[in-house]
Amino acid sequence: MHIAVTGNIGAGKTTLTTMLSKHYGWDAQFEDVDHNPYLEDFYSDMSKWSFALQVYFLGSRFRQVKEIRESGKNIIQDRTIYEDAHIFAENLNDMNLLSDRDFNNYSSVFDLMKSFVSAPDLLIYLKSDVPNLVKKIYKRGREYETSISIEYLSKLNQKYEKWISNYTEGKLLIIEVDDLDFVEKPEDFGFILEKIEAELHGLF
Ligand SMILES: Nc1ncnc2c1ncn2[C@@H]1O[C@H](COP(=O)(O)OP(=O)(O)O)[C@@H](O)[C@H]1O
Ligand SMILES: Nc1ncnc2c1ncn2[C@H]1C[C@H](O)[C@@H](COP(=O)(O)O)O1
Repeated sequence: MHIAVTGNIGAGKTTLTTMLSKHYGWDAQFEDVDHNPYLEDFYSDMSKWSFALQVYFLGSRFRQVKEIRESGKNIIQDRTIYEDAHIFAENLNDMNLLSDRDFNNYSSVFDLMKSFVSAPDLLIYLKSDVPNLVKKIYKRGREYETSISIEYLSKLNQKYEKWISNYTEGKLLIIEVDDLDFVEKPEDFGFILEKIEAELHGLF
């Protein structure tokens, strides 16, 4: 079984993925952030590094999808390959930080890869508004993310809303996380577990 957690930067994906993996004993796959060779440079000059970063994330995410397919295990994944293309790359192109030529080149590789990718059995979307995303990014304290603008986060949120409202590839669970503190409040984590179990009924 393949579960994926989706949502904007700071929504709580890594935190929830870790908690669910521990709770259910699922293997977890995390994003390549700490050893990512481009991320820090990207935030200091988005236009210069956007193409290299997108190619890197695409390759890294495709490797994960291949592993999920071949492992036969229950795996929970922190962010999907769809977000790289439909949220981040598209948004960078909209903001003229990724040229049309590079975006078209990227998209043709993504379209090819997509034919080898199966949608997760369950996609959990963590919906959060921009002020709460900012608070959580600040709380996490990655130095290079201090340059992330409100405009960038708002545009990503708009892309997420559009993508999620058209998502038909598999089961989808939307969780509004702004009034939940699943880190400190066991009852909030319990609320999320109930929702997941209702969706997974029959798949467990
Ligand atoms: N529901 C929540 N309540 C309180 N703090 C949270 C919640 N979700 C995430 N956090 C905190 O916000 C920060 C960012 O969360 P993280 O899981 O890294 O987000 P993401 O992986 O979506 O970027 C972390 O410091 C985390 O502890
Ligand atoms: N495809 C991507 N393009 C640009 N930036 C990306 C992409 N995927 C992830 N990121 C960034 C956003 C954050 O700074 C880090 C980690 O993501 P997070 O949502 O905090 O888990 O990578």
